[in-house]
Amino acid sequence: MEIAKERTGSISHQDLLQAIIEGSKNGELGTLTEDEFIGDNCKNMFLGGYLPPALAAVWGLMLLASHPEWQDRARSEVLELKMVIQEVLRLYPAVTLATREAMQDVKLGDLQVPKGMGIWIWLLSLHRDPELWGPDADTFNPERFINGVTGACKSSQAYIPFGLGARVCPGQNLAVIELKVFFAVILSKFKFTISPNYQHSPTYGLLLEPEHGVNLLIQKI
Ligand code: HEM
Repeated sequence: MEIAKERTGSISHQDLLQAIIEGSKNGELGTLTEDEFIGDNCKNMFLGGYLPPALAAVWGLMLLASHPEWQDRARSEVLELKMVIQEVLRLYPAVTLATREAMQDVKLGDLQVPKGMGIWIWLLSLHRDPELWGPDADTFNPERFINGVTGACKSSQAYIPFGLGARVCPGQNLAVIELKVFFAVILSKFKFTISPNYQHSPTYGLLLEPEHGVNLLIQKI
């Protein structure tokens, strides 16, 4: 908050904090004070920016450790890391839900949704639906993304690890860069397999986490 206060009235910064400060002056604050608005948005950015990328990294290690053939291909750069990350986030979307509220009565397909109703978009069921992804929907196959999302899935709207629309994740490009660097460094230095002690037990609330952690056996290359 101190940094935000120092900046008030300043026009010299063009960054996220400045956008939040300006939003506090121009936006609809509801019941919040300007300070609460700035504080809440900074906390949101901190938590959103820390846990989901960390979980994506952990699930990615689990999948590559369980599939040495894909691990070797990713290491030898035959396989693009972008595809690995897309497939990790398809099978284990770190954030399980996108939520919306109907601002007016609306018809979605056969469903009549009344104004005020909360809508939970469950990413896991979209990302693993065999009708959209084919019979191998539950299989780790990064190469399904070789022709992008439209080549992998019947509907590009069904692949939304970062949400969609006006509230889409603002950190998605940063997250993909972070994950590419993370996997490139790990793959260049280590080989890893899944430990016999690993218990597969994905558990979810808003986030999809490995209940007992992910145990790996790591060997220096
Ligand atoms: C693998 C990493 C990440 C995943 C899977 C992820 C996923 C998501 C999802 C699904 C949403 C909800 C979008 C919607 O409702 O349409 C979201 C929102 C958000 N994310 Fe991320 N995220 C990731 C990384 C990050 C990073 C690195 C940051 C910040 C540096 C960040 C900040 C946020 C914020 C602030 C929101 C709320 C946006 C709003 O309500 O307008 N996320 N994220």
